[in-house]
Amino acid sequence: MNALLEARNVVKVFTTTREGKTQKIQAVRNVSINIHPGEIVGLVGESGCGKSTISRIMIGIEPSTSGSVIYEGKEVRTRADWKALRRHVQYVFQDPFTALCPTMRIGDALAEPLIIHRIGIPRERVDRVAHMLEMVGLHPDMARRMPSQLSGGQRQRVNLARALMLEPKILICDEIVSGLDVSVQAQVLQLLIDLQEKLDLSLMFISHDLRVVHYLSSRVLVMYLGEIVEQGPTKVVFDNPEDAYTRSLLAAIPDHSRRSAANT
Ligand SMILES: Nc1ncnc2c1ncn2[C@@H]1O[C@H](COP(=O)(O)OP(=O)(O)OP(=O)(O)O)[C@@H](O)[C@H]1O
Repeated sequence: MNALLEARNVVKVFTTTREGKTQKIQAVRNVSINIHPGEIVGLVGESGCGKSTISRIMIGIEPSTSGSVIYEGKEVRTRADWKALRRHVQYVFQDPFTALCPTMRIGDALAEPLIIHRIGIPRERVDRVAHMLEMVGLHPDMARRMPSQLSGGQRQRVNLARALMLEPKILICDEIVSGLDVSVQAQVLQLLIDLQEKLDLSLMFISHDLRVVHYLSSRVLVMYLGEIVEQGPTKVVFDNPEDAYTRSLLAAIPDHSRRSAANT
């Protein structure tokens, strides 16, 4: 099956200057990632390994140093290409508390992508906002509230609804449950699974938490120091990790190491 979205041989070097000294940081080293229609891909690795950078490059928020991004078989190059891609590939940010504008009502925040892309008339936008709120398990009256009146879980549901307003084909979810309580995390993950099935979405789910990735993803990519060190079907990678770094990540999960020890 052809990939819907692909990063091919992507390299990213950040150049920083501190106290007059220039430093180069190799954040992403020759990374290739494919996302196929309707699949959930998990991208795992410790903080600072380059997960956010590669995903930001894949939607054009961050330029790459070299390499390419391919959407539906065509290399994304021009400004118009990136604009078209951003309609179909949406990014859900890590922090539900800062992702929403604090002075904007929820309904206006949800309608904003439709206004930017000149979709629908005001009445239709109001209806679509109500529909999307229901889709993510919130009451349509929520549209009148301000972000400060919502819990973390409700805000993350609103962020998901906002990302879905333009009917994207792919959602890139960057650590979207890490700031939430464990019970709320489970609800948001279940919502994500329901939405993925209902809307036939492809998901790239980025997390440092292997348990979450195991629960959600059919395929997993393990990233370490800017490189993909292992990838494969989630069950295969979890049951039989080949890379030493993957093994050390898995050993850090208490239940997993007990299970592995019992199997040996
Ligand atoms: N704008 C930037 N300027 C300089 N260095 C950066 C910049 N953004 C990221 N980096 C560096 O690039 C490396 C990869 O960062 P990145 O945020 O992609 O990692 P991550 O795996 O997503 O981590 P986290 O889970 O903490 O967000 C890190 O060393 C980081 O400090």
